[in-house]
Amino acid sequence: VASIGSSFGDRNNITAAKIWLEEYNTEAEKVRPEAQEASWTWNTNITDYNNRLKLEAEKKKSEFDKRSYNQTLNWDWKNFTEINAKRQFYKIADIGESVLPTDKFQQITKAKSNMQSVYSKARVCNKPGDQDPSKCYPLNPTLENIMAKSTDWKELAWAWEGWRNETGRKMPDDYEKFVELANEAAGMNGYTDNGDYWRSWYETENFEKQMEELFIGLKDLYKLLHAYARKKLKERFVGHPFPDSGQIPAHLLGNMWAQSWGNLFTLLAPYPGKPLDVTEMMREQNYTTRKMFDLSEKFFTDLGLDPMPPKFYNDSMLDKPEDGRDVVCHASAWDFYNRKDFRIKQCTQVTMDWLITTHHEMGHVQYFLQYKDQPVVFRRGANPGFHEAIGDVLALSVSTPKHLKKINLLRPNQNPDDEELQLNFLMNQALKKIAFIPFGYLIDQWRWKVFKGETKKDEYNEDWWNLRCKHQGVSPPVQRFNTDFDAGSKFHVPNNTPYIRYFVSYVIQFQFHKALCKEAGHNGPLHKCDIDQSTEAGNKLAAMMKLGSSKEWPDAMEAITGQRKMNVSDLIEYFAPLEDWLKKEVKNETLGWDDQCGRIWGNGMRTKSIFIAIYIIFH
Ligand SMILES: C[C@H](N[C@H](C(=O)O)[C@@H]1CCCN1C(=O)[C@@H](N)CC(=O)O)C(=O)N1CCC[C@H]1C(=O)O
Ligand SMILES: [Zn+2]
Repeated sequence: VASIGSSFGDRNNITAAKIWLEEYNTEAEKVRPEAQEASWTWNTNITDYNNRLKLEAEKKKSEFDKRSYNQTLNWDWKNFTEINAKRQFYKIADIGESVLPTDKFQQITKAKSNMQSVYSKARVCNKPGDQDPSKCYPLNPTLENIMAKSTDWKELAWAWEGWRNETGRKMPDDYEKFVELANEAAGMNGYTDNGDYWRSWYETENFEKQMEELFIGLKDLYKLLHAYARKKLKERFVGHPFPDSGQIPAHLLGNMWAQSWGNLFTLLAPYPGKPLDVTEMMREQNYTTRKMFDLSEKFFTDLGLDPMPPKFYNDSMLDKPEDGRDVVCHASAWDFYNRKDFRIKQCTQVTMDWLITTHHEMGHVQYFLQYKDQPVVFRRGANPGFHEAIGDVLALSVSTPKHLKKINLLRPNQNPDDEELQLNFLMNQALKKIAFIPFGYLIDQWRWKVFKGETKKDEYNEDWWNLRCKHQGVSPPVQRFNTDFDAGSKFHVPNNTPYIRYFVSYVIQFQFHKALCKEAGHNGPLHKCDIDQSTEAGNKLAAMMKLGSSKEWPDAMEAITGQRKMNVSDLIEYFAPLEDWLKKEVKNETLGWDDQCGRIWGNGMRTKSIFIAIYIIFH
């Protein structure tokens, strides 16, 4: 293959270059599946042996990437006039961490594996009230269920603090190593730091500024929801300390990271007498994991999109194994880059939350299927946010009372057009979509500063809580120290998955929803739209997904919405009826919070040693 370049000698011979691109794709469709398969084996059975195989396969892929990069130097591709070929070369040459010399590549892969292993194996013991203090509990399903259902402050604080002790606190050294090597790789690839590299995938001038403007556009809506939740939580936890600075203690919001407040629906529904208890309905109908997937797949195929390949169900891991092996339970979708193997790995529980997650992961697989005939380097989202939005767009339709009625997940005595039920539905959506906005925004605000070197290791936790207190308006329920590393308690940090993509997704999915609803001929309020069975909408979505990352994302945005920018106006339109209701509900409340969390609860970022020293002196 290398000879093609030299034999033609002419660095601008586009014909020869295209032959080389074909060769690259053929080889990439062998090397990548091997690396994915080894990663899958480890993710579905975490052992040292499988870890060694994974490292070996990743090393082999990095060597292929390095070789390919060197071969791109045979061509003057930056001056090619054929845009498609030029874009392929640009992406082939962008080899990320593979650029590191082998020993450093091994180090960064090892550091990541260590953190992923700690996160996925973590268990929390000493549960209050347990006879046997040595009994230990995993995040999925136990701690997740406690965070979702418990109203016992102490039990919630135990799960919240215990999870952080067993995950983040064990990662700072590996994380620091990862940051150092990721930045070194980014530098070798011509970026200022790893955050600069991650942001380059959006191909957008002043991307950080654009994100900040979108966030500012949504702040007022979030403050209304936050003030309402705080008011109701103070009633539920009367007598317990809420900081004077206005934040909500982070363990009270129904989720381990306070990123989705849907589990507070029974507390926060405007009309509690009209529940949306889909989970109960699923259980009464003996829903299985497979039935959840069949439901989701049918929504896709009724839009005229692709069914799952036959192998999909055989090869996927859709339930938590019961043979005691350690697995990475966190849900994910896998493209094996051979046009044949596509899988989902998740530890499904029969709940509405998990029905939504199932649609989310199935959205990824649908995207994989739609762009599978693109060159390998174009088998990505138009930008990472697009990939995150597909499943969620469909879930916006599935979640409507109208659709729930259609699939018999609405109580028979409930009328989907009842305005009070509709307001409950909007609240349910707000607790997932509006509540998420600051969280989706702040994770990479924190990481970009770490990659820039503005946040040193001994400031990791202080800066994390500065952002959580300032942007999300949540505070730690127990004292935090610089020996804690709470960012590491969130999957995507040890797993090194960028996060701004979810913030982007939560904005653009409402733009897509608006456009597809119009295509489907919907009239009336946006939140009542269900695009189910609209092949016109399906065709638009498919046409966009088929592009993969072969075009810059504004072209893909235009293919669906007819315009080329991200904006929050459709999200705000969707929630307008609820916004009016919230304004009335919180008119006597102080909206917002101080930038800093109150001293009482948790911004006393002292190293533990000072406290211990004081304790010794006075005792
Ligand atoms: C549950 C979901 N799991 C991720 C996802 O599906 O995005 C997994 C883990 C990280 C990447 N990933 C993938 O599957 C990728 N291979 C997809 C791709 O191909 O790009 C997740 O983490 N979510 C969903 C809502 C917000 C966020 C959260 O739960 O915080
Ligand atoms: Zn996703």
